[in-house]
Amino acid sequence: MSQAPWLIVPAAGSGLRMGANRPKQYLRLAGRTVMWHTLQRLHSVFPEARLCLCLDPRDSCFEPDVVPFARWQRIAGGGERADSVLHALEWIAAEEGDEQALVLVHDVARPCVTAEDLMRLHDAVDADAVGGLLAAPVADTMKRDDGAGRVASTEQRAGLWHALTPQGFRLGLLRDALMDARRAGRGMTDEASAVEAMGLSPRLIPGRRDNIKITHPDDLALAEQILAAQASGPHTAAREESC
Ligand SMILES: Nc1ccn([C@@H]2O[C@H](COP(=O)(O)OP(=O)(O)OP(=O)(O)O)[C@@H](O)[C@H]2O)c(=O)n1
Ligand SMILES: C[C@](O)(CO)[C@H](O)COP(=O)(O)O
Repeated sequence: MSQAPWLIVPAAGSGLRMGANRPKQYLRLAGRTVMWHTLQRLHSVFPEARLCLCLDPRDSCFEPDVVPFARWQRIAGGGERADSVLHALEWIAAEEGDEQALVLVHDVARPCVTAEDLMRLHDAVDADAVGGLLAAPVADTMKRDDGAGRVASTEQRAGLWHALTPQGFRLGLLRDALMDARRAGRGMTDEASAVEAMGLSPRLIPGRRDNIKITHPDDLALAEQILAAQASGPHTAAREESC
C-alpha cells in the first residue's frame, strides 16, 4: 500500500431518524457501540492512517478509548454532514503540505464495511485522476412519489447506483469542491456530488450491499445480522446444493 491515507469519519450527527435516546453512533451493536465497530473496521486496514473524527461539540457520549488509531484528531462537527467534512479538510490542509494527499471519508454509521471493500476502494481511488466511491447497483424497481403517498412515476433503474462510503479524493480537490458547494448554497449529501458539480466524474467502485448506513430503527437489527453473517465466513449461492 502507498502512503497511508487520511481518514475522515463524520460522526457529529444526532440520529433524528433513528429516534433513540442518544445519537445512533453510540447505540449498542454486537456487544459494542456502532462507532467502535466502524473505527475497528477502518483500523484493521489502515492502522497507520491519521484519523479526523468529526464530533458534535456538545457530544457527551464520546469516550476517547474507543479510538484505536495512534494518530487522531477530534474535529468540531458542523450543521450538516458536508460542513463536518469541510471542517476536517480545513484542519488537514493546515497540517498537510501535500494537496495531493489522499483522503477517504467514511460514515460512522456504516459499521459493516469489509476490509476487502476498503482495500479495493483505496487502491482504485489512489490510482484514479479524479477519485471515486463505493457504490452498489440498484436492484429494486424505484418509484417516485407524488407527495401524497401515491406513485407519480417509475424511475429508470438501469445505471442507477446507491452511493456508499468510503468516498476518496485528493485533499485539495475535495476541499475546493466542498467550498464551492458551500459558496453556491448547494446542499451536498455526499462528497462525490460536490466533485461532480465541478464537472468531474468520480469512479463508481462496486461494493457490497451489506455496507448499510444505520439510519432507521430496524437497521440496527439488520446490522447485527450482517456482522454475524460476515463473521461466519463468505456465503455464495454456488456452494448450496441444487434443489
Ligand atoms: N452535521 C452532521 C450530520 C451528520 N454527520 C454524520 O454523517 C453521517 C451520515 O449522516 P446521517 O446518516 O444522516 O446521520 P444523522 O445526521 O445522525 O442522522 P439523521 O439525519 O437521521 O439525524 C453520520 O455518520 C453522521 O454522524 C456529521 O458528521 N455531521
Ligand atoms: C454519504 C452517504 O452515506 C452516501 O449514501 C449519504 O449521502 C449520507 O446521507 P445522510 O442523509 O447524511 O445520511
